[in-house]
Amino acid sequence: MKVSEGQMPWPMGVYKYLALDLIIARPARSHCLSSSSGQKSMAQNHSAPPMMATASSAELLQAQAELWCHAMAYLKSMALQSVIKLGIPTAIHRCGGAASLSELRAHLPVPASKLPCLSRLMKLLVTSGVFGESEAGAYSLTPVSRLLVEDDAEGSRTCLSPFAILASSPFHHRSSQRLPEWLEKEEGDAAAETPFMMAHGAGFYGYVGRDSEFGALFNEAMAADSRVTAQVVVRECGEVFAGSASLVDVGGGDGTMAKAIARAFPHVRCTVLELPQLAGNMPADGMVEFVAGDMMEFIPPADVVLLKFVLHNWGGDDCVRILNRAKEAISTREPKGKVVIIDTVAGLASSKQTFEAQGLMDICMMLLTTGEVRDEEKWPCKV
Ligand SMILES: C[S@@+](CC[C@H](N)C(=O)[O-])C[C@H]1O[C@@H](n2cnc3c(N)ncnc32)[C@H](O)[C@@H]1O
Ligand SMILES: O=c1cc(-c2ccc(O)cc2)oc2c(O)c(O)ccc12
Repeated sequence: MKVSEGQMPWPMGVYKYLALDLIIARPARSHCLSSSSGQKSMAQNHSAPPMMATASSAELLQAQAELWCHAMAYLKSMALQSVIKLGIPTAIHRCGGAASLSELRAHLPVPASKLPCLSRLMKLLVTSGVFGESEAGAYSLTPVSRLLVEDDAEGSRTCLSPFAILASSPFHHRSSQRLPEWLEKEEGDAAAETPFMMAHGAGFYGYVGRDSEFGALFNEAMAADSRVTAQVVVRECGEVFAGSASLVDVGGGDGTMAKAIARAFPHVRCTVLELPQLAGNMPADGMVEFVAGDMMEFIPPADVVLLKFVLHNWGGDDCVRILNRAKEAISTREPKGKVVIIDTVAGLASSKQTFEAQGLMDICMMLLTTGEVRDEEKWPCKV
């Protein structure tokens, strides 16, 4: 195996295999690693840590490539944010489901000079499975990017773009930048309860109420998720609401889920319990009633108490408190009263991606709130 020294300005792995030559280039103090070079290879370097001592060159290069992927993973998220903001998934949809960049151009606010750069972003997102690409260079939607299409059919929308924009927003990035410093702090420092609080000087829902730009972003993201989840709930969970006359959606946001339930099951009278900052600004539409209050203190009585994406915001003691209020709310409705929880159960994953998604959501909760994504063991079911 012939090995060239210092030819490439990039770290190992970029030009991993070039014809039959393995070219290993280092930016500084280039080492020529070759069985014939006579130099000491890393595998022979006895001062190196054990992993380095045993890893073959191919394993090192593979590990290096993987490290690049992890360290630069946020760029995938930013590429995703860019194409959503440019409206590319919707443009592909409007072009009939597949289109080249030049065909898409008429629909995009991108000057011709930037098309080559956009094509590089698209290439990354094709590699990541967000878009498909034909041999002729036409981009198509995949199941992932279909979730990013803004279509206009009210009620059947499955657009999760606001959720992706929220997760990649500067509000979240600034919080994640505080994570290492936050981990060094002892518990009990009220000003540093969460990385979000360290970055923004307020708790998550305090900030949602204080910053109207962030509040709108957050509420729209939650509503987008609820539109998708509501379709599944309406399709799959009809029997849950069959014998019920009333429901209270606790922390029900802008009422998207409650309205979907009221529409699909008109015999259920739906109420949304929300913080005054949100409930106080919701126009009465006759579909659902908004009640301003604190779920830690009181939940209005109903046959069904719904908690969607609420308990993962809270630590165990707070969850037990909320669940006790929920139990009181259904106590006069026995035996038909029920508490319905829609949330993530870690570990119940049908794929590696689902498992990883659960882990990412758990870290998201650590950044923003005192909550977590719980496994079956941890769910605070006994109240
Ligand atoms: C993660 S969001 C979930 C929203 C909605 N359930 C959904 O899944 O789209 C949590 C909601 O709980 C509300 N909330 C937070 N603290 C609350 C409290 N003490 N009492 C009532 N609602 C609260 C927030 O305003 C927010 O809308
Ligand atoms: O602020 C958030 C963000 C998310 C979120 C957005 C996008 C993703 O791909 C994953 C997670 O979820 C949240 C959430 O569930 C919550 O209860 C509060 C805040 C957020």
